[in-house]
Amino acid sequence: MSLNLIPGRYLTDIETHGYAVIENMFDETLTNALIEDCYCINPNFKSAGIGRQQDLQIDKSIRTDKTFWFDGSSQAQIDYQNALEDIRVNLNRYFFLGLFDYECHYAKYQHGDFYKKHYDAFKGRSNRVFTTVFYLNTVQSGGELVIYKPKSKDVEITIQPKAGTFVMFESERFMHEVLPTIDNRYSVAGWFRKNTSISGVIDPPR
Ligand SMILES: O=C(O)CCC(=O)C(=O)O
Ligand SMILES: [Fe+2]
Repeated sequence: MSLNLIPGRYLTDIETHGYAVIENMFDETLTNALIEDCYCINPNFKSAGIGRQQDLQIDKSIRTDKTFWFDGSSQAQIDYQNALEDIRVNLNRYFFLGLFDYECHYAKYQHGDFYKKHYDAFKGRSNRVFTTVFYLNTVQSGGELVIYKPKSKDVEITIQPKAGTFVMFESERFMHEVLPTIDNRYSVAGWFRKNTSISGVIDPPR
């Protein structure tokens, strides 16, 4: 799987701004295969939770999207994870970060769905270092991702989901939200993680 991007642009954007927005990140065939995969597993999308594992709670006042965690059950999922593995290696080479893992899920937002302002990670309480979002379809209106300036209520950037656009940002640094959706909106949300073993227990996936 070849990365269709200006060499290193996402790395320099991350270094300079803490985030990157790259259009047409991967081959169109991968984007198409991922959205086909979403249609196939449609009945298996579940209401998204907040928190992890035993702390997982479903709170529809915060988010109403539905998700499906990658389980390697399709070639599209495997190809996407391989592409993100290349990015993980590049991030480690460039930033000396020791990212050891990437976890991701499909997300489906239907008419009226939203995800209120939140951080994906809190200092010392999470091992998520970078958030990624890859958009699988283009929406005409609604469902924008709004990223706020660090420690501020001002908007840094508003992103209209477009098939093939890849967004990446520092998970602890940027509060963000998904505005109420009008058109159906499909994406892959994922996180590069570092290993933060708590009380000697290696942090489990998800
Ligand atoms: O879909 C997006 O644009 C962002 C989703 C998000 O913030 C999340 O899943 O944590
Ligand atoms: Fe998020």
